[in-house]
Amino acid sequence: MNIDSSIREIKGIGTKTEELFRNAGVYTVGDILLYFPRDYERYPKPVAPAEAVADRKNAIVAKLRQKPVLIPGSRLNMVTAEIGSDDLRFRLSWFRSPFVRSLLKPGKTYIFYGIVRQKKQMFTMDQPEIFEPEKYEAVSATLQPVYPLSGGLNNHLIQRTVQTCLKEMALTLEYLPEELRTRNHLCEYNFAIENIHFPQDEESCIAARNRLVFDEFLFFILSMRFGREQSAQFETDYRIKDHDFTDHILRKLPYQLTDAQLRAFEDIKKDMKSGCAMQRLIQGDVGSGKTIVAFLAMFHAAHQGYQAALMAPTDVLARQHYEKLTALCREQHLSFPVVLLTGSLSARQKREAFEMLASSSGALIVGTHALIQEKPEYKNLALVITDEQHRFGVKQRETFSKKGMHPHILVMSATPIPRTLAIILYGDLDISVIDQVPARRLPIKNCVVDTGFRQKAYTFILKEIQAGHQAYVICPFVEASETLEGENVLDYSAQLKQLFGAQCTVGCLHGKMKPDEKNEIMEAFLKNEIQVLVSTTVVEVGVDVPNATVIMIENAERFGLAQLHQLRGRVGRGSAQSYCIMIDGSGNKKQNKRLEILNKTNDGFEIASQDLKLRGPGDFFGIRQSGEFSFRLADIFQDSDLLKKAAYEAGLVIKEDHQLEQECNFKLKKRLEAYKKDFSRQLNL
Ligand SMILES: Nc1ncnc2c1ncn2[C@@H]1O[C@H](COP(=O)(O)OP(=O)(O)OP(=O)(O)O)[C@@H](O)[C@H]1O
Repeated sequence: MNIDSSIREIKGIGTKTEELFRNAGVYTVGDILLYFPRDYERYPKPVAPAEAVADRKNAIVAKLRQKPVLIPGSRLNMVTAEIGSDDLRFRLSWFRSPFVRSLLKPGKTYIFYGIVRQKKQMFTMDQPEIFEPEKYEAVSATLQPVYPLSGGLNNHLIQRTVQTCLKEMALTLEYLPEELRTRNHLCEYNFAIENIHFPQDEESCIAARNRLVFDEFLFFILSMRFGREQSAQFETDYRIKDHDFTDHILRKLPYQLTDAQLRAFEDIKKDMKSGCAMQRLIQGDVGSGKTIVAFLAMFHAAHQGYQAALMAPTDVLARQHYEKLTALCREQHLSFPVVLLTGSLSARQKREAFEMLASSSGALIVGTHALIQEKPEYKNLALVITDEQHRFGVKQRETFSKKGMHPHILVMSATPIPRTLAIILYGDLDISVIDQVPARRLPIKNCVVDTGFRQKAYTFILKEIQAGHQAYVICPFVEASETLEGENVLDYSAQLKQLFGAQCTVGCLHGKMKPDEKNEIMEAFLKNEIQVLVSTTVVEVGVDVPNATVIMIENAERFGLAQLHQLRGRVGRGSAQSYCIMIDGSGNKKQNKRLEILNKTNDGFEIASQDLKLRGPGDFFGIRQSGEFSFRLADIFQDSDLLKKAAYEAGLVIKEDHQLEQECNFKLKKRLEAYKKDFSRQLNL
């Protein structure tokens, strides 16, 4: 077995489990080794059934009363067992795990670990982990990995699989040159992989994480620098002369652009007339007004007969941009063709879109990565704008270069990063910063409260709705989970519907819905046909409904502060006073302190740096600040020192061995290629 072997070769993995892993993007042994825990936990001291606390994870030590039974006819092959006493009954259930029947012996004492729920007179635990007391003692002495779970995978299964791989594979995976590794005080790769999954102690865990974070940064920077070499400073035929067409648009807008917006637009115009392909990043905090700058750039190109495309990370956002552009053209009597291309269009709609792209001069094009993934032919595509997600931009530039096209490229980002880091991470782009928010915006009023405040919050939301406004309610999960504590969109929206009755319409939105359904809900929210939208973080990036004035975030403690800042940025986008209610479901003082940071400032950069100061050395993983770069482990804020080191080393490697051809860099080169491939796969490219 080696890292390229299929996971089917791992002992104990059959077709069904293989399918579960595949759904989570795990195909090979290498993939499973890189399927890192999202956190660690220490198992708590076991308690007797009478001391269990409902709605929390408990380790309960108890004698099994009878032999477990398989519930006949249950679709999920449910096995149940009982512990406790006649006065205090606990029912334990396992799904799809018939083997539990032969595992558990009546009369024997076990420790069951999982979330306890109370249903009337009965306590229940779904899918608890089972331990014999001696085993539990050993396990609770060490840090246990907690893996990200998706569809059907459970923590125990992942742990077992990783353990098998580590045991059966002789790991000889080191690829960093020895000198580089020791110079940066990095542990060996094998040690890192073993200890990131099963740390010997906290120190080893930190050493392992540091090594892997360094590698992530190194590969990111190396692949970007090689990328730049391929696309460096292309001359372009799309030389867009100065003209004043956009001034007419600006005059008819209902607001004036801020100086920062105007400066960014000037930078863009200068680049587009230079004769070299623009490669520029517009960085601006949430709600700073990046979209209109992007639209102006599109009009600037389209007026000269060139096509301009805006590529959004999600279908919902693409549609939102499309609607806005269409409305702007209608209001200002502009006759540019506006084309939408997303994966969710019907075959006929796609065909029509392709025809337009191939034939329409001056078209304004909006889409998702269908714009590069499928086969559209463009007619003089002079400008490509990517909304968020920088890495998307790197790959996309390569795709266009391969087709022999060198359009101007504009990338937009709301991640507030200091300039030194921005230069490393966006090393291949020039940067314009929109560092002002539109005037006449009232600062958002915030509060951090516990779940006891909910009723008041609902009354407040209804009052806002009666005043004609709308509200978001954010929950961390889509549906109820056997293992995760926190609110979920499906149950929550059903409860709110019941509670609010005819007073308003409640809608729900989450990532598991089909694109069409999502679009329908978003459109209804935009038209104020839905007043309360209960949603997961799918609304986090870029959704713009200025009439929404309240955002209530359940289990706010589960989100990174930067993510909360993005979520909060969904309100306060119009002239009305807006409110952000963060419900802290943790009952933990430290969390509360973290959330208080958001109370004090609306400045994204300040928030990120304050969050860091609050983290203690035991916070191995913290909560990721930004998903924009989609690193597995690394966090650009928390790990900025490692980022700088990796940038320095990447610079040296490239300077000394441009093509990575020296023997000491062979393994590194091979690994870099695998990284790039893996990356393309993640992005579906
Ligand atoms: N100069 C301005 N004055 C007043 N309102 C503005 C101005 N510029 C943009 N807006 C409005 O502010 C809202 C937010 O703008 P926009 O959606 O462009 O923000 P953004 O920077 O893209 O934010 P996000 O990062 O959250 O997507 C929009 O409703 C937009 O119409």
